[in-house]
Amino acid sequence: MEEKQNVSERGYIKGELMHTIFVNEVEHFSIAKIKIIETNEAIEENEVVIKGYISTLNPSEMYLFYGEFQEHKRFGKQYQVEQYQRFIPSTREGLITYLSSDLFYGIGKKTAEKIIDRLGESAVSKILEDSSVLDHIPGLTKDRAKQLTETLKENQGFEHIVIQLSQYGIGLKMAQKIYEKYKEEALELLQTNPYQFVLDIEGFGFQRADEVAKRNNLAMNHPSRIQAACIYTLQQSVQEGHVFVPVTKQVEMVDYLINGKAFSIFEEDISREIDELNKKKQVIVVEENAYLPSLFYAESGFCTQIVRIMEGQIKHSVADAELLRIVGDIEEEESLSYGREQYTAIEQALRSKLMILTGGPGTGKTTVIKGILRAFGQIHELSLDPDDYDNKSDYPFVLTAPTGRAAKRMKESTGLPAVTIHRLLGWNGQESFEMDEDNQLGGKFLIIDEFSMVDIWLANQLFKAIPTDMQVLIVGDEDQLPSVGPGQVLSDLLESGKVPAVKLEEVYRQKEGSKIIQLAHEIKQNQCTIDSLEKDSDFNFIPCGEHQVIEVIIQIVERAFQRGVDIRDLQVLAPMYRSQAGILKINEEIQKLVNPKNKQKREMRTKDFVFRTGDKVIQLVNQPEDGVFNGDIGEIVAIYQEDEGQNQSEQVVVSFEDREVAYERKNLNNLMHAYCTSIHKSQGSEFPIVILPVVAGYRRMLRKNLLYTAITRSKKSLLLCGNKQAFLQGVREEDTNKRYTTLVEMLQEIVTQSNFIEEQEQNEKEEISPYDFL
Ligand SMILES: Nc1ncnc2c1ncn2[C@@H]1O[C@H](COP(=O)(O)OP(=O)(O)OP(=O)(O)O)[C@@H](O)[C@H]1O
Repeated sequence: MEEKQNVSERGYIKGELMHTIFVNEVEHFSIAKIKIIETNEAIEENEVVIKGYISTLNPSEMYLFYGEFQEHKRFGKQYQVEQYQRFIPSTREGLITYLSSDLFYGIGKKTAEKIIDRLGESAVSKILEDSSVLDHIPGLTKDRAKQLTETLKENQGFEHIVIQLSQYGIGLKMAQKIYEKYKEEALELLQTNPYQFVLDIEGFGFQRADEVAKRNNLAMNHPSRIQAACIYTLQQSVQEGHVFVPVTKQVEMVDYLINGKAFSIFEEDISREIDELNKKKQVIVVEENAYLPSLFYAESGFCTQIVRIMEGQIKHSVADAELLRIVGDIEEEESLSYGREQYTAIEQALRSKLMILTGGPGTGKTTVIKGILRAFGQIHELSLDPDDYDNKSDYPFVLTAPTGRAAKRMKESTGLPAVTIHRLLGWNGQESFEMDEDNQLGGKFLIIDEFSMVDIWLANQLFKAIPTDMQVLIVGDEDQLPSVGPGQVLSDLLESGKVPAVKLEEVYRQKEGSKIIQLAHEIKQNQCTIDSLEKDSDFNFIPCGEHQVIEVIIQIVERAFQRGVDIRDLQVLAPMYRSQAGILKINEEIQKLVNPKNKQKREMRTKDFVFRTGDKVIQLVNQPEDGVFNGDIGEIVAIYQEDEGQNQSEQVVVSFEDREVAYERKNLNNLMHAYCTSIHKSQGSEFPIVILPVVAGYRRMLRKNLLYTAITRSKKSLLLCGNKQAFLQGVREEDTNKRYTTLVEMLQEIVTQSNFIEEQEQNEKEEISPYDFL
C-alpha cells in the first residue's frame, strides 16, 4: 500500500478539493479547484483548476493527481488529470481520518485517536494480527472492536482492489460498487473485458470502459465492445423515456459512440452484433425496433392485460332509468348538478370494465370519482364505509396512486383508504412484487389516480395483478409531464382510442375565481399571453433579472414566514439543480433564512449538505423497507451524534407524514433539502403556496408540460418571479422529444372495439345521451 502511495518522478499534484466547478456524474467527468499541498509541477500559485474523468471528490480527503498542464483558450491554465488516487495515509493524522471514515461503522474521531495513541502507526496490521490489542481501549465497546476488526478484514480484499482500480482513475464509490458485484474477480474482468462493467454497474460509462481497455491494449473492434455499446445506447435511451429505439437509429448512436480516428467499425459490424445480442435474447428486435428485454415484455404484457381486463364481463349492468335515479339522488345529497361531460364520465365508468377519466385542474375529476364510487356502491349494494367489513380484505374499493402524497390526497378527497401502487402490490424493495398474475388483488372497483406518472414497467406489474372481474378507472391529466421511467402510458392509451375515455373540459373551480386554474387552462389550450400574467388575488409574477431571482425568492419566503406561513405549506419549484438560480443554491439560501446555524441545533455535515434539526428534506429514492418513497417530504426532528460507549451511532431522524425514519450517515445521500425541489419530483403533490422562478438560464428545460405541471401544483397561491418572456416562450414550447413506444400500434392491432364504444360513438353521432332526459 505504501509503495503505491509514493510520489514518483511523474508530474503530480497532491491536494485537497476547494470546490467543484462542474461535474457529470454519469461519465464521472469533473472540473474542480484544488488547493495544492505538494507538487513537482512548475506552478507558483497555491491552487489549480483540474479536469478529467474523476469521480466525485471528497473535500475532507487528500488526492494525488497525475497529469499535465494545458492552456485552455478561454479558461487559461488547467491540469488535465490522467490518473488519480486517494492518498491513503501512513501518518497519525491520516490514519485517524481513515479509521473514522464512513468505511468503519461507529468509529468516531475520538475513538480513532485513542486507537492510534495505543497502537501507533502500524495499528492496522497489529489489529489484523491479533484483535485483542483493541481490548481496554477507552470508549471502544467489545461489539465495536469486533466490528472494526471484521471491517478491516473485509477491506483487505477491498482495499487491494480499490488501489488497483484507482490506477485507472476509478474512485472509491464506483470501486465499492464494482467490488460488491464481482468481488475478487473484478481485476481480471477489468483487464479482459471492462465493457461488462458498463452493462452491470450503474454509472460506469462507456468512455470510461474505453479508457481502461486502451490502457490494457484491448482491441477497439472487439465484439464485446460493440455489443456493450449496443446495450449501453439502449440503456441511455431508456433513461430518456424511450421503450425501444429503431435499429437504424441505434446503429447511428453506436457508430457515434465507438468510432475513433485510428480505427473504423462499419455499420455492418454493428448490425451483426445487434443480431448476436438478439440471438442471445439480450436485446429483442421486432420489426426493426430494438428493445431491452424487460421493456419489450412490459409493453407487450401490458397490452395483453388491457385486452384481458376489457374482455371481462360486468356482472351487474344498470338500466338507464335506474342510473338516472341514483345519480339524481347523489346530486341532491351533494347539492350539485353534474355537468353533461361529468354525467357521461360517471355513466361510462359504471358501464365499462376499464375507463380513462382525464381533464385539467378544477374540471371535477375528484367530484366525479366520488360520484362513481357512491353510485357503484348503490348499484352493487356495497357500503363505502370500511368499518362495515369484518375483514379488511373484503373491502371492495381499491384506491391507489403512484406517490405517497398523491395517495394521501386521494384519501383526503374521497374519505376512503388509498395507498401507493408499490404498497398495493407488496413491493419488496428489490425487483419483485407480492401481487402478480398468480396472486391478484382483492376488490371490485379499482381507481388509479395520477396515471400520467406511471411508467410501462409499473403499469404492466399493476395490470397483471388486476383480476378479470374487477372494474378499473384510470385518472390522469395527459398534459402533465410523462413518467420519469420509460413510456408514456396514459397518453398512448388515449391516443390508441381503444380504451373508453372521457375528457372533462369545463372548469368549475375557475368559477370560484381562481387565476391559477385559468392560467393552467390557457397554457393547455395554447392561449397564454402577457395579459395572462396580470396580478390577481391568488397570482403574481414579479419581474426580475436572473441574478436577482434568489433575492426575490428569499424576500417572498421571509414575508410569508413573518406572516406565520408554515414552511411545509410553501414550496419553491425549479427545473434545474445546478445553475445560478438552481435548486441547490436556492435551498442553501432558504436554509440560511428559515433554519440558520444555531448552537441549540444539532447538525450533520455530508459531502454536499449540512443537515440541521428542523430542516425540510425530501427523500430521493424509494426505500420501501422504511415505508418512504421518492418525493416524500419530511422534517429532521433529531440528529444523534455518535455517543461512544452507549452503542449509539450517528443518525438523522426524519418525520414524514405518518412515520419517522432514521438515516445512518451512509444513507444520507437518499435525502436532500426540500425548501426548493425539482418540478419533476413535485409531480403528484400539491402545495398551498408555490413559488416558481422562471429565468432565461433555465431555457433548455422550459417546456409547456413542465411549466403546466409546476403551476398546477399550487392550490391557493402562485408566485412567479423572473423573466415573463422566458415563461411565455416556455409555455409555447411543446415537448417535441416524443418517446419511442409501440403501445398505440399494439393496442390498435389487438383490441377489438367493445360494443360499448360502438354504442357510444353511435350516441355521439345522434347527439343524444341519457343526460338529455334529465
Ligand atoms: N358539477 C359541479 N357543480 C358545482 N361545482 C362543481 C362541480 N364539479 C366540480 N365542482 C367544484 O369544482 C371544484 C373542483 O372540482 P374537483 O376538485 O373535483 O376538480 P379536480 O379536477 O379534481 O381538480 P384538481 O385536479 O385541481 O384537484 C370543487 O370545488 C368542486 O366542488
